[in-house]
Amino acid sequence: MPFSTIVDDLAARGWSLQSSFLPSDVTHKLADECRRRHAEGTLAPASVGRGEEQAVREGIRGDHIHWLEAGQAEVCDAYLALMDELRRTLNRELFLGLEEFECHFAFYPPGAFYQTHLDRFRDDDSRCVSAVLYLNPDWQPADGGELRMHFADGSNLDVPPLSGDLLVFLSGDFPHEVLVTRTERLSLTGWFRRRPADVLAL
Ligand SMILES: O=C(O)CCC(=O)C(=O)O
Ligand SMILES: [Fe+2]
Repeated sequence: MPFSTIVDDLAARGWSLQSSFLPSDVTHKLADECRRRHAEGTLAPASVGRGEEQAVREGIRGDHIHWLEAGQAEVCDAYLALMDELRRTLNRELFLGLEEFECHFAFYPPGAFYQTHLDRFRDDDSRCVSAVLYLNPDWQPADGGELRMHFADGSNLDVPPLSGDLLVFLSGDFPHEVLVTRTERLSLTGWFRRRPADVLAL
């Protein structure tokens, strides 16, 4: 596993893109699981904000999501175990004090997008590192749906949502957006948190 490149990139510039982080048999199984949940009607429109301000706003984001929990599917459990290994590596090498990883499948139907945002809520800085795994084996440039990262110097980077690629970045440092997708766009989006969610709910 190329964890050492992720560690080095995060330390040097705050983000890392790993192409072919996972082999295609694994990403196919994850994509199948996402499509299965979509077909079952398990995916729900994603909301923005948290607590009383939480609301579904299709003008801001148009994806449908479903959270991963242990025991739902073998391939999901394997991904959660891998991300836990990454969490422990980041703590050991960069002293980040990450306590948990949460992630959800995201399904963007054609026409969907997610406007520029930071992965940190105004009143909650527990999300520390974002990790997005893409699940689109046949993606073509005409399909759109790239993730656009905005850097402090005004430059941008467009990341294609190509199957098996993993993008990791410091959640509070990079405004980013999902450009309009013209085909179905699947991903697995997650966050390493400093404090567990249930502590915040108290
Ligand atoms: O799917 C992506 O490329 C990023 C999604 C995202 O920014 C989010 O869910 O917060
Ligand atoms: Fe985001």
